[in-house]
Amino acid sequence: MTQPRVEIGSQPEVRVRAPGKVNLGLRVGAREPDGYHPLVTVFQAVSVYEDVVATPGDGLTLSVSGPQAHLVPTDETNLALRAARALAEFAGIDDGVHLHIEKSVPVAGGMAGGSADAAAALLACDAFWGAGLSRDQLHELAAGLGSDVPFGLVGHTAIGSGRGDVLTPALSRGEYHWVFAVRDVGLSTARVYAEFDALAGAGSGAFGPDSDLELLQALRAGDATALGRALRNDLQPAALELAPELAETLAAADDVGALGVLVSGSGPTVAALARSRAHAQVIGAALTAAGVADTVLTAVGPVPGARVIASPSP
Ligand SMILES: C[C@](O)(CO)[C@H](O)COP(=O)(O)OP(=O)(O)OC[C@H]1O[C@@H](n2ccc(N)nc2=O)[C@H](O)[C@@H]1O
Ligand SMILES: Nc1ncnc2c1ncn2[C@@H]1O[C@H](COP(=O)(O)OP(=O)(O)OP(=O)(O)O)[C@@H](O)[C@H]1O
Repeated sequence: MTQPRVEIGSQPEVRVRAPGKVNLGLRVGAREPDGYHPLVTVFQAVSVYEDVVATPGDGLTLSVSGPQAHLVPTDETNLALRAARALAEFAGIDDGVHLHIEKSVPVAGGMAGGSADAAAALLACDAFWGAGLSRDQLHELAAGLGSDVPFGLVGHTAIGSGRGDVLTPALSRGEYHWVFAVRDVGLSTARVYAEFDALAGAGSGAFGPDSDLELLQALRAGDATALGRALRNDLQPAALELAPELAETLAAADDVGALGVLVSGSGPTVAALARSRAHAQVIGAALTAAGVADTVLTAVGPVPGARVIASPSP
């Protein structure tokens, strides 16, 4: 588990890359007394990445770059710093580290960017400090930081249950091409779940371990058309209630022949499944032209979870 530090000049640096995600299926049960909702979800990790770079520092410090860096808190509420602190406490380490986040995943977009940062920070600090935590120990720390963080470690395709943090790998064949229509204004995850509660009965009514059989079958067969038909997100009505303009984005992607289209996680990012890389470009151009997104990203999935990158970028 312990990874060597890469020496750049005299500076040791550990760079970890972690993916964003899309929930291909997201079935939400009724709110429980602890305030959380039981889920059955199928996660796919996609090629929109966060890089977290650990370098020597006094105490635990953080910087962020990327087009939406100004939206990210750099105080102790930042999930990457919370991850570093949790690992240091767990492993009894009192060394410092500076973490730099190179952000590409939309902030508060429903693609788990903050969770990817936390997963990447856990792995980066583990390698940087030579802590040597096991996968299980990292997973336990990850689950304590947020429901989506364990999937950031694992990546690929996985079924999430519990709060979304209990993961089972799922078989998936082939590569899927995505277009993500990003809005500048984020949606708070807690607010979307609260709206889900307010719209009581908005769930699929099919909550349970067998809810996504068609979806899992499509993934096993590598059948993008069947996958497009099986995409499902119980949080979508709540996200649409809070951000009605998303209906236009969904319709625009549908109009240009997306195989399937849905709100990603808690939104407001809209994910459209394309037939091919070229088709993804066509859908992206159409969404931009229709003015129904502030930024359009294209990506493929599934991709691996957080991993140390051998050669640091220049
Ligand atoms: C919408 C998803 O992205 C789908 O994967 C996740 O469920 C959200 O995961 P996350 O952002 O890591 O969420 P957390 O940081 O654990 O929780 C944020 C808030 O979302 C709500 N929450 C989250 C997960 C869950 N299973 N039920 C919930 O009700 C709770 O109000 C919680 O206070
Ligand atoms: N490292 C971080 N990156 C981004 N946001 C962070 C980070 N740490 C804390 N936050 C806070 O968390 C909020 C949600 O961030 P994030 O980008 O993870 O949302 P999300 O992608 O919608 O999450 P999810 O899909 O897991 O619900 C942000 O608005 C911000 O205030």
